[in-house]
Amino acid sequence: MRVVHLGLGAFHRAHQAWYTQRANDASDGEGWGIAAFTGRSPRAAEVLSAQDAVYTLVERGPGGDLAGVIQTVTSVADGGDVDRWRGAMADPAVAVLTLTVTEAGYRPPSGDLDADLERLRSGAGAFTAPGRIVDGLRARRNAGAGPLAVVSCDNLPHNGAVTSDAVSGLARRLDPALAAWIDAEISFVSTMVDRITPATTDADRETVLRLTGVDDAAPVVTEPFSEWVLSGAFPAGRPGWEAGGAQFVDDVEPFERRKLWLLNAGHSLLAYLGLLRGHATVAEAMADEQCSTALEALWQEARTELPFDDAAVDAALAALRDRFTNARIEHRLAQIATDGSQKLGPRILDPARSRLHAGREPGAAQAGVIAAWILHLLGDRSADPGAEALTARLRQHPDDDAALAAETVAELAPSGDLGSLPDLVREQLGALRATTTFLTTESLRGAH
Ligand SMILES: NC(=O)c1ccc[n+]([C@@H]2O[C@H](COP(=O)([O-])OP(=O)(O)OC[C@H]3O[C@@H](n4cnc5c(N)ncnc54)[C@H](O)[C@@H]3O)[C@@H](O)[C@H]2O)c1
Ligand SMILES: O=P(O)(O)OC[C@@H](O)[C@@H](O)[C@H](O)[C@H](O)CO
Repeated sequence: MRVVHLGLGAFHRAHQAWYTQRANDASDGEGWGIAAFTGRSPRAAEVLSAQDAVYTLVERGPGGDLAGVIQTVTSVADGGDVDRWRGAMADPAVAVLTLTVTEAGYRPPSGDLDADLERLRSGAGAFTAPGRIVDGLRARRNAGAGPLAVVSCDNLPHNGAVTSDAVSGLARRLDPALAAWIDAEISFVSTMVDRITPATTDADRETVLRLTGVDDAAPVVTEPFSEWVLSGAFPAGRPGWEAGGAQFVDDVEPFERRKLWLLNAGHSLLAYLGLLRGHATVAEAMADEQCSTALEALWQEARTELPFDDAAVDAALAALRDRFTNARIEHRLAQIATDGSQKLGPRILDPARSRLHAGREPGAAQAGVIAAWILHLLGDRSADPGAEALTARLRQHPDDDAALAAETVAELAPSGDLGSLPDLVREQLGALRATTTFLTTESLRGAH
């Protein structure tokens, strides 16, 4: 049996491919293979195909490295290779499609979706992730290949429903009969995924050569910790991912919230504040008292909103302190800082909203993350196509904190449902400028 994957990045290879290997190791059947496709650039497929898609996975703990070989990815290809993509999706032996296409991948610009609709109508291949999935599902329906589970593994709340909405919405515009078939045959599974996996560096390749003697052009380095919680149906079967510790639950939402509001929110705080304070990695930022104090405050603001008892939250936070201070994992703040416009809603605004619903105001540390993001956007290292228009507007009045705060919060939450957040963000901008010496308007562009 087979899995198809879209978005052949580091995380897929450290997480879903690793769970699939554990499942195969634990079963005496023929095992599962993954036909993996790149989301945008074909580069990862080119490098991996030169080594038959086999690669080294290094589990990097605070005390040492453990290298293993992952062999569950059985083929790699460019997602733009229309015939291979359709062929894989129309294969009746395929039971699962997994996705890691980043948060932004689920909400392509409307112009890109319109262009995909035209391409799909003419029979050409699509470019966006929803477009490619619709194209693949159409090929599957036409081949009579039967039902399939689509499993989003991106850091989005309700990622199953978000995927279903994006795919079904586009399919309805293309062909209502296809949309009806998707409703009847395709299951959209929601997941919480967790394993800190930085982009691979040249130093990682050298480490693998030293550890194993193998000159692997595409190893992946990850932390020992891993978690996967899934909810939904697998109408055509699935690998026994429980062998790697995956949990299958009725409701994944509490787990999503715990992870997004503690780990990912913490990462975003460390990224924006840490970069402004001249740090490059998560562990470096953790060693800076201003960052770690703000992080602890952020966690206190979020923990009251989580449906877990104190002991469970304490255990999750203790693990996070260890994971974030593992200096052997060089997780670049610049990587985490990308696409803040897509990430801050689920990570910071949702827990702030939850506080408001419970009769509390948003927290100062939550506001501090937005303030640090604003200063990040005013600098010159932001990589966030979704924030380009906002950034251009903010740069027209870089010293007017009230306007910066109001415009940014309005952009992130157009419904204006965030109570005193704009005022808190303005206060936090003032505090950041006062406490972080090089945060002058002139220095922002060159400081980080
Ligand atoms: N790296 C981690 O620690 C980690 C942990 C948990 C979850 N995730 C999830 O996995 C995602 C990918 O992380 P990664 O480390 O593999 O990143 P990566 O940069 O190594 O790979 C990203 C993949 O997504 C594709 N992609 C990027 N933008 C796209 C778009 N707009 N449309 C379609 N495809 C697109 C790329 O082509 C590539 O295949 C994250 O955005 C996150 O949602 C990552
Ligand atoms: O991968 P992103 O871009 O959604 O977010 C960056 C990090 O916060 C994230 O990758 C975490 O490392 C990950 O979610 C840990 O499981």
